[in-house]
Amino acid sequence: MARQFGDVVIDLQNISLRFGGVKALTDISFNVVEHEIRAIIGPNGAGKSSMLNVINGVYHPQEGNIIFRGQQRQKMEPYEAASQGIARTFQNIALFKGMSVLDNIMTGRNLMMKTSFLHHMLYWGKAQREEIEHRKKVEEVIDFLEIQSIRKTPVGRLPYGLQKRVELARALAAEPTLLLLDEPMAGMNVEEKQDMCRFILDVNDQFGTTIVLIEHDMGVVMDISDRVVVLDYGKKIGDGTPDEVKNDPKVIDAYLGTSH
Ligand SMILES: Nc1ncnc2c1ncn2[C@@H]1O[C@H](COP(=O)(O)OP(=O)(O)OP(=O)(O)O)[C@@H](O)[C@H]1O
Repeated sequence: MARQFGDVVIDLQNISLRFGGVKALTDISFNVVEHEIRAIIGPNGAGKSSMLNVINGVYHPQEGNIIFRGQQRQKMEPYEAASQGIARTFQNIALFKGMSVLDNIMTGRNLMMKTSFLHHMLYWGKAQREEIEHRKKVEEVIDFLEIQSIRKTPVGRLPYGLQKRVELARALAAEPTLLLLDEPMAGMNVEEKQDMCRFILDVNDQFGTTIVLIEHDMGVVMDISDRVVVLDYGKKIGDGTPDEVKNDPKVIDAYLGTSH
C-alpha cells in the first residue's frame, strides 16, 4: 500500500548559517512532511548536524525563514522546540552513564513534569499520580524497544548498540511528533543496524512520528527513507526520493562515487 503523508511539518526556506568566516549552510531550502522519514546525507563537514541544530533551535541561522506547523518561527531555544514536540538523539551518545536505563529514559519526560518540589510537598497525591503516569509511559517505551531485561542496568555497562537504543527510548519518552536522529546507526554492527532500522520504521509506522535522520550508511538511507536531501560544502545539491537521488549525476559526483 502506498505510504500516506500529511501536511508540511517544517519548511526551511533559504537557510544560511555562518560561524565567523565558516559558511556551514548556504541558502538551503527543503521541507519535511508529516509522517515521512526524511534523510539528510552528505560528506563529512557538509552541514548535516548544523541543519539538525537549526531545526531544534540550538543554532539560529543568520538568514532564512523557518515555518513550523504553518507559523513563522522566531528565535527558538532548544527547550521550546522540545516542548513543541521536537526530540532528538545525538551523534555521540548523550546519556548519564552511571544511571540506570529506566532513570535515563525518565529524563526524557522531564519537560512534561508539571509539579515542582514545593508543589510535590503541597499536593502529594497529585504528584504521585503524575509520577505513575510518567512511569507508565516510560514502561511502554521500554516494551516497545524490547529493553525490559536491562531496565535496571547502568547505561555505561551496556554495549554501544544498546546505548544507542536507550537514547532512542529517551527521545521517544517525550512523545515527539518530530524526531531528529543524528547518525542512529553509527558504530553499530550489521545486526544492531538491522534492529535499529526496524525500530525506526516501527516508530514511524505505529506512532506516526515524523523522522529526520542523518546517516552515513547509504544502504540504510536508501532502504528506509521516503525522501533524501543531499548537502555538500553547506549547499544543497540534491533532493528527492532515494531513487532520484541515487541517479542524480551531481550527487553521484559529489558523494556516492563518480558518475564516469
Ligand atoms: N559550533 C561551531 N563552530 C564553528 N564551526 C562549526 C560549528 N559547528 C559546525 N561548524 C562547521 O560547520 C561546517 C559543517 O559542520 P557539520 O558538523 O554541520 O557537518 P556534518 O555534515 O554534520 O559533518 P559530520 O558528518 O562530520 O558530522 C564544518 O565546517 C564545521 O567545522
